[in-house]
Amino acid sequence: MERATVIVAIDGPSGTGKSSTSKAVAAQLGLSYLDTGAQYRAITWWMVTNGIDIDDPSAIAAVAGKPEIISGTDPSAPTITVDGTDVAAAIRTQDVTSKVSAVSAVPEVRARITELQRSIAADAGNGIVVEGRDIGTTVLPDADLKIFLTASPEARAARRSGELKNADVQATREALLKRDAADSSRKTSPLAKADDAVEVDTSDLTLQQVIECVVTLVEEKRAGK
Ligand SMILES: Nc1ncnc2c1ncn2[C@@H]1O[C@H](COP(=O)(O)OP(=O)(O)OP(=O)(O)O)[C@@H](O)[C@H]1O
Ligand SMILES: Nc1ccn([C@@H]2O[C@H](COP(=O)(O)O)[C@@H](O)[C@H]2O)c(=O)n1
Repeated sequence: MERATVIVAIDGPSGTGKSSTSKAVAAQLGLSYLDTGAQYRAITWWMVTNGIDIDDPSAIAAVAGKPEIISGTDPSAPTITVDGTDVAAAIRTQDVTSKVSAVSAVPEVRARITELQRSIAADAGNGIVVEGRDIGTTVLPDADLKIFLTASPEARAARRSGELKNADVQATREALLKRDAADSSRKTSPLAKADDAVEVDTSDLTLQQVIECVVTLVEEKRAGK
């Protein structure tokens, strides 16, 4: 018998295709979609905007509960606000990208955001695709399906450089690897593959092929295979 709801966790390093794949899979299957990286970017944006010292974990911890972060989970139009301000564009700046790993490593930040993520997943009627770094390991360890996307640093840098006009591929590659190293080495809930996750190397796959692969895995799960 087909399951009514399905919870899908998609994790992996930067630039492996988590957001593009998750959005498309959720849209195709009528599921909600949650970009957890956007939530960590949003709290980082708030810290920067409010003059909090990013190099001081105790200063970050002291105010981690202050900003109200709201994520819209429609995969065709995901939204993110902080205290009522639309920050969808502001959280994608180089400044936020270079600071987000330091903020997301603070345990009080992770506790706050993890609680928010769990409550969004619990409220998603038809089911949800949640993408990030620690969804399968920590946020939703009982997810019905866990996927871990990977890709070579070269493929990821080429993809990102294509997005950012005039970006130097080598510099983009170094920045991706630096962020992955910080995210993988933090003490609390690091970037990691869950033991029961299906690993998909996307280096030589088109985005469409990755989407089809994940849709098939979800449908098999739903059918109880
Ligand atoms: N299989 C693929 N082949 C080619 N390009 C891809 C593929 N998957 C994703 N892309 C492109 O690579 C870029 C990065 O993808 P995306 O933002 O989905 O990755 P991500 O894992 O969510 O990254 P981050 O964790 O840094 O947010 C986008 O421009 C996307 O269109
Ligand atoms: N579950 C997660 C998701 C993200 N992070 C942190 O946010 C950064 C930005 O993520 P993007 O997916 O938008 O690139 C990421 O580098 C991590 O520091 C996280 O810790 N846990």
